[in-house]
Amino acid sequence: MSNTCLEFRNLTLGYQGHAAVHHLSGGVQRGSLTAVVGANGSGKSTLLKGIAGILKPISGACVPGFRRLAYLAQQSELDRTFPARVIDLVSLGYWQKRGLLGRLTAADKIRLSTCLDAVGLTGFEKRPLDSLSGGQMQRALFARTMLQDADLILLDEPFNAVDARTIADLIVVIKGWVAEGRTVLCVLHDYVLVRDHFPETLLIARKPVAWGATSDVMTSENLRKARSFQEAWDEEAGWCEDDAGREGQTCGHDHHTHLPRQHKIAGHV
Ligand SMILES: Nc1ncnc2c1ncn2[C@@H]1O[C@H](COP(=O)(O)OP(=O)(O)OP(=O)(O)O)[C@@H](O)[C@H]1O
Repeated sequence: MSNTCLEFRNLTLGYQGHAAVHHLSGGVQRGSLTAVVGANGSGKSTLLKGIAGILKPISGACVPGFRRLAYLAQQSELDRTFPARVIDLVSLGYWQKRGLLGRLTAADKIRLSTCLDAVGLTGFEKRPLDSLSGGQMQRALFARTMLQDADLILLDEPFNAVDARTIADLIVVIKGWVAEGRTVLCVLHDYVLVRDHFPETLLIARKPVAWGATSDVMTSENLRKARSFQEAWDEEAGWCEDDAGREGQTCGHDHHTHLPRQHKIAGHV
């Protein structure tokens, strides 16, 4: 079995033909823990949606080397008014295994209780979702993710509006996943958390700026470069200077950018 869980081959993703992440190449190692960082609008969520298959590539490819994927979207994308209880939400983690109306086995119920316990939600089974705090909701979503038994887990800003204690508890859960050999990609804005807990980092500003060991990526020089790429972004531009400079022609999709020449990402496939 290859050691690569996911490979990007000159991947460009976007909306209505307009690139939001472009020219990403590289591999994500199986069992790695990677933070995806960048400014607002730099393409982090777009990348996760591309990996999850919600967005099809404009060009290039995202080659899966995983068996099962779990994707935890930003909380802002979730509808909590739906009349459901914690146990209903968490049980959805069995959906791929049991189907929507499939009965849970005794073993499934024990595993479900174990997962609720692991996120500190024992006793919350019958609570309606709209009565949960932001942190409790995120704990329930982590329990659902645990039940999905995915080998690739995508987390989009899982610590937004979550207090320090909940963050600490959920970091333990994430590290447990990695210790089990699962691969985790996590979008984050808190650079202290990234430096303290995430061995690998992908820094993007609509295109990759740096990718590798967190200590090598989160340098002031790379962060400055990411800021300047993001500030130089021109929504009105209709083509990609990188490609014109490199090959004397554009690459066939609208990048909506005027950016400095593309930074080479070393050390990745
Ligand atoms: N559904 C959509 N249709 C059109 N454009 C979109 C859509 N979703 C995102 N975009 C645009 O794509 C670009 C990247 O957005 P994305 O949400 O990936 O950024 P982000 O890095 O996750 O930002 P944030 O940190 O604010 O969550 C932005 O310019 C955004 O406006």
